[in-house]
Amino acid sequence: MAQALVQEVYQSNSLSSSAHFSNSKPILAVDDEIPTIDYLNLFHDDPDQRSKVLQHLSKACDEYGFFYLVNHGIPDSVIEGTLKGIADFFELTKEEEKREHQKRTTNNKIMWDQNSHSGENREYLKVIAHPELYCPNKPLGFREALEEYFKRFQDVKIGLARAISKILGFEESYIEKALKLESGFDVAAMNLYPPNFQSKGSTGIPSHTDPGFIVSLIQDVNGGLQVLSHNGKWINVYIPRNAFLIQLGDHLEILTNGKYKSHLHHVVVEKNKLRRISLATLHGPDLDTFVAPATEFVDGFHPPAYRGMTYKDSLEANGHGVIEVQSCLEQLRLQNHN
Ligand SMILES: O=C(O)CCC(=O)C(=O)O
Ligand SMILES: [Fe+2]
Repeated sequence: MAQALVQEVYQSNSLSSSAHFSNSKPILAVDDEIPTIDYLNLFHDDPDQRSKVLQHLSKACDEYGFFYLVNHGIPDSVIEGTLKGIADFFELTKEEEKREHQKRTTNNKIMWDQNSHSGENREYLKVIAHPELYCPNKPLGFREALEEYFKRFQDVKIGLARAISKILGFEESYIEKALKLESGFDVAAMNLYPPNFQSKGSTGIPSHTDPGFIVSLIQDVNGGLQVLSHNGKWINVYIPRNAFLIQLGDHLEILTNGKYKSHLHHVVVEKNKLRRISLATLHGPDLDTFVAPATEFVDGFHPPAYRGMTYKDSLEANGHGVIEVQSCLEQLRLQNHN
């Protein structure tokens, strides 16, 4: 019901159960429900209310690894202003100015590209968002919009780290300290997907997981993002208006020794009637922090399932610069683990 309403609100890209091709295999995606977490209620004064929402969060993290976050306190105007700033960047920036950010160097702070993997249909701008924001100077107002958005989201990031620490049974600063989130390395990926009549295939972005603690995602219209759930089904994502999709990242999976999982997701564009813009921010540990399965998650029955590495080394493990925030979870997984 809620999903039907959301679809109506967006009046846009049709996404009901659909077969499509990814990695040349047909995949059926379904409209199963995704848990919704009320952020402010995670900190409710009434302990009963609080514990109800914390339990809900616990189930969402244990089973799904992703959830919608509503009532997060970031005004609609900030989210809408950010998406407008991103749309303006893609529309107003001259091709040659974009291309200045296309060159790969070892320490890019800003990167722009188009269809950089085979079969991909997207234009993107990636910027380092934290501890310091890097951003193209134009168009007017773009930097200010991003600055406001990332400043506001820092509180939500820390709030989620505290709530997740609690549901894991630790003191609330546990994750903040383990991943040194105050100086965490966050990269914002701004994506523009063409409508189907302009795309050269069905895939917007191929299946992948993302490094880091969590990923926060906003979008202008629904269309094409699908996540692989714990029960093996691809689920169509319909984010309620001005809410976030939160996905658990690879480094939370590593820290919890696989208790929490980073889930595969991809974007299909074949049915999109409209172009779509998304902003996926990968909130990572401090670059120099060594992340390995924490001792609390390791015992005789649960041997370490991943090799430890600093966040920086893990981002560079595929031979790319840190700004590309590529997952290397499969390289870190210990083969003898069952
Ligand atoms: O655009 C989307 O919905 C997903 C983007 C994404 O997964 C990414 O940038 O890592
Ligand atoms: Fe992603």
